[in-house]
Amino acid sequence: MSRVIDLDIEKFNFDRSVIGLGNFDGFHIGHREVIKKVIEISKKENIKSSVLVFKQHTNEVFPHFPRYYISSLQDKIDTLTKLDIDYIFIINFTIEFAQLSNEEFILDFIKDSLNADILVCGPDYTFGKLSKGTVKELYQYQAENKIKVYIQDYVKDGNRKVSSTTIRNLIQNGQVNLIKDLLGDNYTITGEVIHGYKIGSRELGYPTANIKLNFRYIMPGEGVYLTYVYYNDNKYLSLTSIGTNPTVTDNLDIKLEVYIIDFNKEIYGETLKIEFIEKIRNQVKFDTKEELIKQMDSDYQFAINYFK
Ligand SMILES: Cc1cc2nc3c(=O)[nH]c(=O)nc-3n(C[C@H](O)[C@H](O)[C@H](O)COP(=O)(O)O)c2cc1C
Ligand SMILES: Nc1ncnc2c1ncn2[C@@H]1O[C@H](COP(=O)(O)OP(=O)(O)O)[C@@H](O)[C@H]1O
Repeated sequence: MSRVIDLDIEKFNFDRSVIGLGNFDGFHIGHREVIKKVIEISKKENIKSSVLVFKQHTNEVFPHFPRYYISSLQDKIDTLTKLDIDYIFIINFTIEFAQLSNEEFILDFIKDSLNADILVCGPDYTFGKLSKGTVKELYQYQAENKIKVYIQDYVKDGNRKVSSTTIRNLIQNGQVNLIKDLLGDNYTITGEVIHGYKIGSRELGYPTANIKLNFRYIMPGEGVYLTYVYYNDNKYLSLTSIGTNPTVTDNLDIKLEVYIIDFNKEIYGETLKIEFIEKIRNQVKFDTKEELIKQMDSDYQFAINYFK
């Protein structure tokens, strides 16, 4: 059973563990290999398995950080819990934390405070002040018998390494159907149902739950998507529209709305998970609402025939 330990609140004498290190945005199949190795070593050495997860992506302390991400802290915790990691350490990645020297981070914090002296990470892992610490320094500490380190090689897709950046680009391009092979799962986001303009139920015959994301998720590119919605432990087929809804409004804000198939319930304020399966088409500015309705009817037909 996994235990989430918030290091900003609790500290105690942890059992010895082998620890996975990285930002793990998305927990793609490369990251999963790191975690598999952590579990393998923990079993072999008969010690705990652990992963350190910063509450914020480490890029957030730098001015050029990418502002949008594939997975939230909660998503990462959920994945690690499913993988049955013993200790899920979480901590704020503060400016002070980013100032720690290489030795302070690896030897004082990871090894001494967390009691983790076997480290698993990818070849491009960096740490310490200005992210200057690299695998080379880790091997140096190993040569000095201070830690043990296992560098998990990249997982390749063709001749390119699987990376969070590739996945981010696919999401932004709407190519969500290509993501599962790299991510291990379809791209899934979470948000709360808020009020929209009520045009959906009153004028189009398609009520749509307007979603306010609960995290800075990367927004899939504009378009209409086949999706699943998870609500109250149930899974529903659904259609998700992302865009400005140019047929019905001049407001240029990007909206994310979901029409849930075979569903009829007021769910304002509820939390939904939306899993992206495939983009069906681009959003279109129709001349009339009737044309939009006709198109939505055929989107609906497409959705219900998809798995037949
Ligand atoms: C399956 C689906 C397809 C949609 N396609 C378009 C589209 O091509 N063009 C457009 O302007 N709006 C499109 N919309 C968005 C509707 O305009 C939007 O759901 C409607 O304005 C309801 O907004 P409301 O929830 O604020 O009432 C689509 C919505 C759904 C659910
Ligand atoms: N099948 C459904 N799909 C999505 N929302 C539904 C559905 N059935 C009922 N609802 C409810 O209706 C609301 C959407 O109706 P709509 O007229 O589009 O209002 P709004 O503009 O506030 O989103 C949703 O927030 C939800 O509470």
